[in-house]
Amino acid sequence: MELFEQLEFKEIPLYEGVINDLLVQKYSVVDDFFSAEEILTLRNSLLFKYEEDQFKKAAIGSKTNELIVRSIRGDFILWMDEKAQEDAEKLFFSKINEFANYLNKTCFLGILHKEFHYALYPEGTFYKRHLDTFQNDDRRKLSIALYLNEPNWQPEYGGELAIYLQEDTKEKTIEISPIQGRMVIFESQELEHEVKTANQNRMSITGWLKTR
Ligand SMILES: O=C(O)CCC(=O)C(=O)O
Ligand SMILES: [Fe+2]
Repeated sequence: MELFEQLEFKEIPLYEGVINDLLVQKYSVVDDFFSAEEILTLRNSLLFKYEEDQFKKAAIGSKTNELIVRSIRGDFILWMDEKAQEDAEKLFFSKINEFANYLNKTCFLGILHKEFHYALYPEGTFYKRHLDTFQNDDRRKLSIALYLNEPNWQPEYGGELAIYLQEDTKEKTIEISPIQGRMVIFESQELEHEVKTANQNRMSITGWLKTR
């Protein structure tokens, strides 16, 4: 059985590229993880659910008051349901599961769980510098953000994802523009990051691949 699986293993260059990036720099940026058509399906699903008022103000901890939350993060979120028999959820999770299985097979990452939500940052909002494990969830292994913004996202719209890298004793910041279809994957326990103020509604799917 195991031997069979090994023989049938097929290398996928896209995933190999991500793995290599993660090993070398702890983050990876890919613009073709999902096809243009799939991105449209996901974006339409987000827009539909947002217009139907299904999103809630994101929290940072159960007892934190609203004003403090708003000074840290301004996005609205809706958790995705893998079991929902909707096209968007089906296509999203089938690809993510394939990717997670590949990581488990090739890197022994031990991904057992996942959680993803749609997110919308209204104009003028941001998410201050943080580590994704701050909610005492050390099971978060990889963070993933997939951008579902309008086509032709302009530099003046802001909303960059800033990632802070430790280089020897110095800190280096890289800024990633949230252009439509782009996906960023990074090590949840390692990299502090921040969402810069968006000057236009900023839309995404964000989530985590988790261990145990
Ligand atoms: O949308 C992004 O670029 C990152 C979002 C984020 O850091 C988070 O939800 O924890
Ligand atoms: Fe984050």
